[in-house]
Amino acid sequence: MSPLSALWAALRVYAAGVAVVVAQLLRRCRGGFVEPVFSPQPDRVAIVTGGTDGIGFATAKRLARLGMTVILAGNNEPKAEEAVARIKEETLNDRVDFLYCDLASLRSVRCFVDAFKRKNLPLHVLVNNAGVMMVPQRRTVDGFEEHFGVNYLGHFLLTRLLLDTLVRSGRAGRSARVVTVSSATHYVGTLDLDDLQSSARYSPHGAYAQSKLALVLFTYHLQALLAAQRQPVTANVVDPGVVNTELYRHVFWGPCLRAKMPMTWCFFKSPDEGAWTSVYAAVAPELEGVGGRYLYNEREARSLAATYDPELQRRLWARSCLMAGLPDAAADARGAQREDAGLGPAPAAP
Ligand SMILES: NC(=O)c1ccc[n+]([C@@H]2O[C@H](COP(=O)([O-])OP(=O)(O)OC[C@H]3O[C@@H](n4cnc5c(N)ncnc54)[C@H](O)[C@@H]3O)[C@@H](O)[C@H]2O)c1
Repeated sequence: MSPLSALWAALRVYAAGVAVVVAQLLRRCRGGFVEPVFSPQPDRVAIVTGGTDGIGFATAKRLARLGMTVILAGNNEPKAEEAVARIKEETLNDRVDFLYCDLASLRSVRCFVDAFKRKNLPLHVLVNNAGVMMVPQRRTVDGFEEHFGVNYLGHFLLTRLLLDTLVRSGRAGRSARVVTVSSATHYVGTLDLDDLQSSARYSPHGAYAQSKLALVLFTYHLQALLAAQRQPVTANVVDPGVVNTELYRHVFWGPCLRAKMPMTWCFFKSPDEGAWTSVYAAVAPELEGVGGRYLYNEREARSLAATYDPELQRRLWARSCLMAGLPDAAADARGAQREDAGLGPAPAAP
């Protein structure tokens, strides 16, 4: 990518970030963010990817506080022990565990799903939260550009492999939920289906924004498939805002955040505040049976216009199946949709 294009991609991402930061500052001036309150959900089981740090940790802790059984999925084993211990201590909930899952390796994702399924637990909430941002140009174990591979494709495979368990665990009136964490940067992302790995033109900002855009498209298509089959599972996508976490470690001004500059709290959400929309999507009673929504500050918002294009969603889904080594039957559109969703043959007509 030419330096000029890279600069343009960076400016667009920063513009999106600044718009959110200004909105957050104004909100603070008007009284701040109000913590949502939910009733206990002790019979539910959740997986939170990237649950050892930042927004994921805060999400896992909040779900554990509601009494859920929570599995932290992540690639940071040294931190995991500490994270699990902290959540247990702070929530007095002993049903919190860690399972290794490196989203940069499709094999690791498969191993994680096998290990989870060996536990014979139901699954009511899957929070696709883990992510990397603005890392230098690198490849995953399987050769995918890192933002695309970790943020998007790893979660695509994870969700697909867990769908059968989610379907079995949900029921009418009490759906299982897939919650996927995107970002306001998706508004400035572009999806190049012919170069999803950003091989021809790489910019860390552009690659991050593309991965977050892909997650929105994926959620909407997944929801359409689930709704068409009347499955008791919903899929929504959330935007946490701009949150003070280690995600910014690769950004040039990241060290300022780490130095805990005074006034940071005015501009950034705390990890707890950043987790509220994910928790809302995971448990809010008013979202029962509701899917295909872009949620921001515990409300529905519009995502980028292009994300509502079913053809773009379908094409990305088909490419993703190929890349993740999953079936994508093209012969019959309806049959293909069922197989894409990993939901097996169509049920007999009532
Ligand atoms: N912090 C923000 O301002 C912000 C804004 C918008 C969206 N988000 C999104 O929120 C999510 C959480 O980010 P955060 O701010 O808490 O960042 P963070 O860096 O604190 O946490 C990211 C988590 O992802 C995990 N992770 C990274 N690579 C992984 C891999 N290969 N396999 C498994 N896990 C991996 C990390 O171990 C960590 O637990 C991300 O998807 C991010 O894109 C964050």
